[in-house]
Amino acid sequence: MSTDGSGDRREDPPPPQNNGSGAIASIGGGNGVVSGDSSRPFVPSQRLRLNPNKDHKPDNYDDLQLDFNPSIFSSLEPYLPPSMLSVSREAKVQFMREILLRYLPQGEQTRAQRHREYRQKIISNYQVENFENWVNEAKFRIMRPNTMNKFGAVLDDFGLETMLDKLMEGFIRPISKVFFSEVGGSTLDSHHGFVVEYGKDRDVDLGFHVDDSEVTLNVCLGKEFSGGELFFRGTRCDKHVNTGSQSEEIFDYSHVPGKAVLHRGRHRHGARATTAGHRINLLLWCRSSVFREMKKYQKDFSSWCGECNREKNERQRMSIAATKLELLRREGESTT
Ligand SMILES: O=C(O)CCC(=O)C(=O)O
Ligand SMILES: [Fe+2]
Repeated sequence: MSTDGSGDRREDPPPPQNNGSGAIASIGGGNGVVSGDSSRPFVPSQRLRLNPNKDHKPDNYDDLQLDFNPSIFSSLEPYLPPSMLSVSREAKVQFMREILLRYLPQGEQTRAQRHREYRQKIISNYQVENFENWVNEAKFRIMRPNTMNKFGAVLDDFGLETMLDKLMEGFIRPISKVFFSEVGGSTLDSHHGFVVEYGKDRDVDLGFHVDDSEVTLNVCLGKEFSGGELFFRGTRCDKHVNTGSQSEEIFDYSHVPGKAVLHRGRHRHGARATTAGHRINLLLWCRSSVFREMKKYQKDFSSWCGECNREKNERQRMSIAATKLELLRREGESTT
């Protein structure tokens, strides 16, 4: 894992391995917490109450472009000192932000501050309809969605973060709870949303990789194109990311405009060349902090890693074979 100056967290590709399907890369994107002016000294009076005011009905902060999740502000509000409960929403936000910022490490505060200025610059400058033209004309250096795509844009940086968060909470999490609970599908709590573009003067294909997500939504927005098929080659944990694929893990999917695929982030995949036309896809990488934390203490991922599962079955097969052999040996002994 490495961090470049932009604060975009990426996983370095693992070393190449000849596994028939090519070495796998792992692509990551950043959607860290963005914060504001953290240089202001801490004022001791900026304290929250120990016990919340249970009768207080907090404001809703969903419509604001905030550097922390809006629900954090609603949850924190009943803990405000009594004099703060009746002030304007903006004043409450400012007060709570300053408290929240104290909990960010210094490096994160600087990174977050830069990211906030970056987003502000986009919001106040973006005028032309064609995104890539605008980037060229304005000579604006934008952060690309991940290390492998040279085109495309991070939607969270363009004011869509709250909307995409709602999409994840209201739509992707309920589905993932049913289909992907073993990889944290029911506890998805953050996302990285972006578009990717392929075709003439855009990216051509996308190499074999795993996403920096627990669950990925991939929606084909259009337009007309040939090629661009996704190829899937089995789900793997970190340790087994470069192992070969079993024949039953080989699965190809052709994008259809208006249709979407939902897959585990650790499901190894890539996109074939878009040979004609222009393809645009919307990606929402959904993450679960709970799943990531728990993963640190686990070694066996046989519930979702194809190779862990194969190894576990193999161990069971060997153990049954050894038991059978032992029983036969004992039977032989007792009859002689
Ligand atoms: O081009 C596609 O449809 C796949 C994109 C993808 O896998 C990714 O951005 O993680
Ligand atoms: Fe991907």
